[in-house]
Amino acid sequence: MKIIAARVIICSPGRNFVTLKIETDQGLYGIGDATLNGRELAVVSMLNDHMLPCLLGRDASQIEDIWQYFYRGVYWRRGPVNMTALAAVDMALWDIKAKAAGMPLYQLLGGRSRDKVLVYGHANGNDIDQTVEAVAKYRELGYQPIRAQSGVPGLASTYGVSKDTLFYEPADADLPTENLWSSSKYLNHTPKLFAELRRQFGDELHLLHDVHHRLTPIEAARLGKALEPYKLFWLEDAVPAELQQGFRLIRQHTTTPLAVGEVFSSIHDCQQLISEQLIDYIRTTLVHGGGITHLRRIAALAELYHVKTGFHGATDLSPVTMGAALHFDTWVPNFGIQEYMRHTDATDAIFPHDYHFNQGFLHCGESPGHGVDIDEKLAAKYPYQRAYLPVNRLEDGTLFNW
Ligand SMILES: O=C(O)[C@@H](O)[C@@H](O)[C@H](O)[C@H](O)CO
Ligand SMILES: [Mg+2]
Repeated sequence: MKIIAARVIICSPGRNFVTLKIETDQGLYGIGDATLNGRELAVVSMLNDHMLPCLLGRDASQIEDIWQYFYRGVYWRRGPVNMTALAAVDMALWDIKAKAAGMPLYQLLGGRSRDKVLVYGHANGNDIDQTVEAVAKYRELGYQPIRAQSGVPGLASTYGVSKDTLFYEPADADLPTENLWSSSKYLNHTPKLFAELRRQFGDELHLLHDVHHRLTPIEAARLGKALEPYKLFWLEDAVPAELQQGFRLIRQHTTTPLAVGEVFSSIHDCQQLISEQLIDYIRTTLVHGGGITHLRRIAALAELYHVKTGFHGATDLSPVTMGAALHFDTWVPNFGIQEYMRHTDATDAIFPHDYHFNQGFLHCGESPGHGVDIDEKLAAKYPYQRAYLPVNRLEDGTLFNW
């Protein structure tokens, strides 16, 4: 089955998405997500200028060989731009293979391991009371585990607090917005938020929290310890994770479960975190981690060390990633949880899909492939719009982690 065409489709129904469509001489086509938030056009160029010319004419069924061709063959291995472009090719090829087999993708991966995929939603507010209200609202919507973020007194804006309660979109401006940060204010405030959430909602509700890479290891250890009475499902991205052994220090001090990995692009970014059992959940998802072919390896390594998956699922992961990830989640033996932030109606219309949400769970569909398509005519009505993620400064002006 020969690849006869491959093209990149860029659209912006409120936020940018980059999508790859690969066509074969058998009339089958596959769709892959290539969205890298705030750096979209770098991936477009990687695909158009460098990868697609080498893809045309290849046998679409040789997924592994094509993956190796672009991983080893490029010489410059890894990195988010490279691995996102490779992920798009990989996802589209798995879509084609599953369509050719007449099977939903999870069947091709090894079949169903579970009936439905547990997801968590995002509740956020400017202060503790608003976050409590938002958690109550998410419970009404049927979510079971809920991530809770709140504004920090004395800081005008911070990560995870949006204007809209259903659709959180951090890439909010034509040039990066600037936020302010104080670790000491945050560290004093956050345990109060979770104390109040437990007081209001009791012990059964699963609560998650994202630190967004803002602490040092010893500060993360302090936070993990302070949050132990509130029994979090996980504490996410407590520190920037380039220094994998830095997690030893956090781990040594706290039993709060740790999740990390949404910015990782390969197994080498998490090899030590996993094999030393320094984390509990690995968050790298298909689009930024080289696709299904590579995520299978990460998940298999993680399984050996009791680490579960907890795929990233913010709005910048397009419905294509969400659809493919749900097939992966339905199969993968060491599944933990899936993040789920709703896409807007405009996005859902451009990407028709057969997955659906029901009472706290997502269900992948049964149609052949990963079940997500793109309406190219509709996509063309929403041209690319430059948008950046924010940057973050300390109160004295020092540039910090966003
Ligand atoms: O856990 C998450 O969902 C976040 O950390 C994301 O919102 C992240 O900030 C964006 O995906 C960045 O593109
Ligand atoms: Mg996160």
